[in-house]
Amino acid sequence: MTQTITIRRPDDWHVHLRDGAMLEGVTAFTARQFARAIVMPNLTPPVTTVEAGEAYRTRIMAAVPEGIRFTPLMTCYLTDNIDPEEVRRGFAAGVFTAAKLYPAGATTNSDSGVTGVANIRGVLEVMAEIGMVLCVHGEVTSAEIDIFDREAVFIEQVLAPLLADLPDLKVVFEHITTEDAVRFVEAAPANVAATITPQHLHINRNAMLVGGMRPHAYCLPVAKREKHRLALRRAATSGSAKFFLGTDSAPHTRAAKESACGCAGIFNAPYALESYLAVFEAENALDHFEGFASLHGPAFYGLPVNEDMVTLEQRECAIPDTIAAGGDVLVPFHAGQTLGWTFSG
Ligand SMILES: NC(=O)N[C@@H](CC(=O)O)C(=O)O
Ligand SMILES: [Zn+2]
Ligand SMILES: [Zn+2]
Repeated sequence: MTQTITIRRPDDWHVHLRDGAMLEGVTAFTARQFARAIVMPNLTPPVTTVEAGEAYRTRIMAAVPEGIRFTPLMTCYLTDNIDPEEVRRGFAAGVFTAAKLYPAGATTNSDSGVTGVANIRGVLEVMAEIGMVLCVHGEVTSAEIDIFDREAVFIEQVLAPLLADLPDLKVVFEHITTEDAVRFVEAAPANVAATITPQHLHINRNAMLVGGMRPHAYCLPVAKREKHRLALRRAATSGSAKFFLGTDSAPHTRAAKESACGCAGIFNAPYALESYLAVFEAENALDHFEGFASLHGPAFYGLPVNEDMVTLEQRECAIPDTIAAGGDVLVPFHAGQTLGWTFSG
């Protein structure tokens, strides 16, 4: 008998679906495994108005294959001069589920991001008042800070002071990559949580740099030392409701990745659950998989859990070298490898 695991259908609390042909090419992968997803607003131009959020949601829905139920949860990209009332209106109208803080220059399409949190104090105050979640790309951007230290320094210089100033603000510290972030979130009150990607559970920085430069292991925040990966694995599989699934699937074409200045982002949507489950199995924590994948996220966001179930079978899953999407070629996470579980729907 094949071993199976059945859990409530998961949600992805951080994903990049892009736009245009890429959106049409990648949305089905996320919609196949997840009921809902927090969709990142870092398009060009970014999603900064209720109207743009609604229009983007419509384009996403048009890219969902017939017969599949999928709900995109939209986010508003915060800029230095965002109007707090626009964010309030978008939340009240059910268009925006969360707002996103990109420190200017921190990552892909973050040029219009925030240059100092003091500039968005007004909107953050409104968000704390209405109970709207702030999603945070937690890295400082100053040239003098080493890229491997940027998350830890962000905690000290930005996140801790922000939460001291607005203790009721609901914050998701996204795609955490360090033991420092794990500790910070564990010690924080219940209004602070974190998402963890599959790649940061599987790889450390060696994967990027040993035996050649491997652009498909490059994403932001960059993978750190092994001790950080181990801390992330402990956090994700601990059963703590403060940690939940957010793939940060971030497709860039193979050409854009394999370049003299390669883009940051790992495309992990097609086998996301298989990838996470490998970690829970290796950590002997299969009983905590459903919490991480399907329960903790809705609880934090104050949303109902999904009613339907999904099953994964303990059967080899061969990950292809490439995946065609939007008229382009993408290299998925785990390309060419075999995982031990297969999503069967
Ligand atoms: N994670 C990444 O490496 N890239 C993301 C941006 C982000 O989430 O920081 C992207 O949009 O490509
Ligand atoms: Zn990010
Ligand atoms: Zn992201």
